[in-house]
Amino acid sequence: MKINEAKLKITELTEKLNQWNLEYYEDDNPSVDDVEYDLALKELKSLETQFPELISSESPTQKVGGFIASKFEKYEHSQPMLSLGNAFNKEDLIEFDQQILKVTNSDKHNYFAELKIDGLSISLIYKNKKLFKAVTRGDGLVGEDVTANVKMIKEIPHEIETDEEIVEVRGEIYLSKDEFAKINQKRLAANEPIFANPRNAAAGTLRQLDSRVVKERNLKAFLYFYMNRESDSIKTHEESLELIKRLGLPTNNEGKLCQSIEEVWNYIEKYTQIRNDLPYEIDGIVIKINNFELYEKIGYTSKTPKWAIAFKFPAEIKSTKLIDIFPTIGRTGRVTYNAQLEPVQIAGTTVRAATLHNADFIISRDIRIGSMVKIKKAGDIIPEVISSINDNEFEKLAIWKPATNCPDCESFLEKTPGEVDQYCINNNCPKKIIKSLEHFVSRDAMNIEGLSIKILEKLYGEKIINDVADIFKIEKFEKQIVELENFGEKSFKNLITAIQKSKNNSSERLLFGLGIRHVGKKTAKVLIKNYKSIVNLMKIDFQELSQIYDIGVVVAQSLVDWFLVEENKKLIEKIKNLGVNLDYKNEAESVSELFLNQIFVITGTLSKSRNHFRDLLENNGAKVTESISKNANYLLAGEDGGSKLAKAKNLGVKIISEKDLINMMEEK
Ligand SMILES: NC(=O)c1ccc[n+]([C@@H]2O[C@H](COP(=O)([O-])OP(=O)(O)OC[C@H]3O[C@@H](n4cnc5c(N)ncnc54)[C@H](O)[C@@H]3O)[C@@H](O)[C@H]2O)c1
Ligand SMILES: [Zn+2]
Repeated sequence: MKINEAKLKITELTEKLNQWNLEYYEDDNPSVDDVEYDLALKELKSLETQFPELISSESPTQKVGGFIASKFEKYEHSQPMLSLGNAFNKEDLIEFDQQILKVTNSDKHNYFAELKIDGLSISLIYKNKKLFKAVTRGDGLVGEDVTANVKMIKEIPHEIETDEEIVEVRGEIYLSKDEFAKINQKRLAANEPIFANPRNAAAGTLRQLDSRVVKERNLKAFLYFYMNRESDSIKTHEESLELIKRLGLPTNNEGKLCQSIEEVWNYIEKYTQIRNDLPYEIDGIVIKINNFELYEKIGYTSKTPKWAIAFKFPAEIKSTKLIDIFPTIGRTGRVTYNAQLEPVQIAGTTVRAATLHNADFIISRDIRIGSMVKIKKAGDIIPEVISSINDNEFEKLAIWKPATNCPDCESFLEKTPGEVDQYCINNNCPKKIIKSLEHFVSRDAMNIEGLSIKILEKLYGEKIINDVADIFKIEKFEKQIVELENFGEKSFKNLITAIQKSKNNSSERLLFGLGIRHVGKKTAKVLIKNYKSIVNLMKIDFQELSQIYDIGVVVAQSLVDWFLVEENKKLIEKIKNLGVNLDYKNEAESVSELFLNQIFVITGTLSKSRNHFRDLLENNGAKVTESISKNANYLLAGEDGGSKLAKAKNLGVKIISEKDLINMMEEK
């Protein structure tokens, strides 16, 4: 691979991983499973090994991937809370062992193998015997102070018996499988999104402000890291676990001292077999050097200790019978096919349904109703059918055919040549409308609490809400709604307050909420940051738009098309007249208009990542485009500017260095 190609790939992977980190750590709501995440991270790592000059200190390979929510007080860790390196097979473990051997020059090291609990890490600090602080990992250096919530966890003592003034112990907060299933059942019944795995559920529980909910949900804890090892003259991990136990803190009893990597492997094999019988979820095995003396000698990276590694279990695959295939319609009208399955146990949960994605997926794998199929489930994300099993019965079964009509409104389903998905293109399809309304009020869009899909269905049925704009008019229907839903005046008032508040959102939320094809949360933000208002976006030119970083022709075309439709223009007008903000506001970032309407292009290697400069420019009003044209005002050029540099010279575009940029900003 050439360096330019690698650069592109690295940018692409970095952005993908950053987005997934955000969903996982900030929202406790991942959109991909861990296997997919781990693969992307592995690919990035291997590219960075080939091209070390491309490693940025901001890379997801170099940083602990957490966030600090502003609703909590920040707390700086006494020592960083790190992540763990990963091993996916025996070879990885042997390599880990070899590395350690190289550094220690002695094969007298032994390992402590223990379960990798699928929870979130916590640091407990006791001061004068009393629980003083409980802090999440956050970004590794600074965490969130969740003391009030942790005090609700029965298993964690508020006081310990010790002579030390300060004792810090770290470990994992988790939910039992039973408790996890209960929470998700409740959420399903209340039409709330379910948690993807116990870790996200535990994190979602602990990282919220209402301590009563924490109490209700029965969180538990295992502590495994004692920070005062020197003062207590503890020499090994094994001894430290004993001590933690003596302090009255919960520890896990399944750990084992292993004399060699071979023995570690046996331990892994054993727990691969019996993990489903454990009352809590584990996602791997953690292997640690037992002797503390070796810790400093072996050392750390910025992200992980080198004296420990996490073995990750592969995704689980099981077979079962495919009872039926049925299509469902999403808000864009896209058809997703789902499998109804004979119930099967995978990774400790009962699976009855799985996704089959689209018709092409089913046809290309020749998956047939009534056949035995293989199901994959990873990280407790929606299970997926991977193939049919070609047994004796298989040939007798009918070849599957895709649906021709929408299961809800019965209109003919369409497919664009070259695309895999089928769509219901009826704009009045009730399912599409209700799903669009649900999307419009969702957390990442307008964030209006109190309008569940059930309520939306009713209000749509009663013709109170016919399109997203009508949401801003429901105040008029108070009497009808309060009766309809047994809403109670108070909930109605709360709902109206939430709706009023949403009118002041920065408009990327509205843009995302409109559900325009290919305009996701991030794209909406980029667009609004660049164009400052939905009104400006309506007037844009395809050429210019497609040049904006991260936008590209597909998004640009989709937007231009959307705004060409008379009905959509009217909808925006209607929303605007109801007092909804259409402009960009972001108080969190310092925004200036220094470069308003100036077009920048970035090339070459700069002192920080391109994203950094892009944000900087965009926050100062500039537009940043991917390739150079005569419309560009500036080319910000780092080292190795390449072809863009030559082109800029040709077109007479002003070329500036990083230093020039800083000067321009300071002169202001
Ligand atoms: N699906 C997604 O979108 C997504 C996004 C981000 C991260 N992830 C997943 O999270 C992983 C990265 O998360 P991470 O940085 O927290 O690393 P990690 O979960 O792989 O390992 C580190 C963590 O393991 C925990 N742990 C559990 N038992 C332990 C024990 N006995 N000893 C020591 N630590 C123990 C600790 O909390 C520690 O912080 C990725 O590998 C990926 O699988 C997934
Ligand atoms: Zn339809």
